Amino acid sequence: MKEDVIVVKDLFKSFNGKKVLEGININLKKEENLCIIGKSGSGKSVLLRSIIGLIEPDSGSISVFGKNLDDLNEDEIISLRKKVGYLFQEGALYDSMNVEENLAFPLKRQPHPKSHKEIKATVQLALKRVGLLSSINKMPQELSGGMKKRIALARTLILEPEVILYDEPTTGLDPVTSKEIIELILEMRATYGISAIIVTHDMYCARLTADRILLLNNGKMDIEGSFDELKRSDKGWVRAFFE
Ligand SMILES: Nc1ncnc2c1ncn2[C@@H]1O[C@H](COP(=O)(O)OP(=O)(O)OP(=O)(O)O)[C@@H](O)[C@H]1O
Repeated sequence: MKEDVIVVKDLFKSFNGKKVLEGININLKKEENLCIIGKSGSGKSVLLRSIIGLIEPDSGSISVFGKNLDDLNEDEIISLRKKVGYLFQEGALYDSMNVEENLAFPLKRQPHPKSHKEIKATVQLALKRVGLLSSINKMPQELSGGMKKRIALARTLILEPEVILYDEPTTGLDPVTSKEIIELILEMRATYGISAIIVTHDMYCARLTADRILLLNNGKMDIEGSFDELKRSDKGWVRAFFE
């Protein structure tokens, strides 16, 4: 049995009395691709943001690589974040920086930054990994949606994460570009052994990437299975996600 990379236990979170997460449990194993699906507004982003310590839950616990987030100080959270990459839904590139500067930014912010030359080489390698070295001098406005996602993925990879949390990686992309992103997600595991939580509405993405799917519904995740198992569920509302 592979080791646990992320363990979430009985997580609760409300905003102004509105309950969003009501007792969430997750075990992400090493090299596992876990998909979370759920309706809009069901709390998927809140869950991902809680896992990287951007949102403080009301109760429950989150451990990453065996360390409980509650026990960590600010510096420890920062070094843990290096191991846990987050691919934001909107890509979140800095508009005023070109691609190279966007990718160099997280490297320069590290406590012991690499030399200018090393940073340049690392940026080039990350861009090669996502097939976009030729875009190194482009500004974000010059990139298509799919290219932005790939550049954002390169920026996530640059810190050599062991886990990547993908928030809607294929939303808003055409089928061909979606397929490219899906292939990159699969390659991240095959080549670098990266584990992943993939939040998605895209059942094509879930079918191709997920080892296991968790369904977030009414703040809980009681439904779990492979794509085929959930597609054949005896519960009509579960099957509805797959139709
Ligand atoms: N910082 C916040 N303050 C107040 N309410 C919030 C905050 N963040 C999220 N919420 C609320 O929590 C609920 C869940 O939001 P979340 O963004 O996690 O949904 P989601 O499942 O990711 O949706 P989508 O699929 O549309 O991205 C929403 O009702 C949202 O308004």
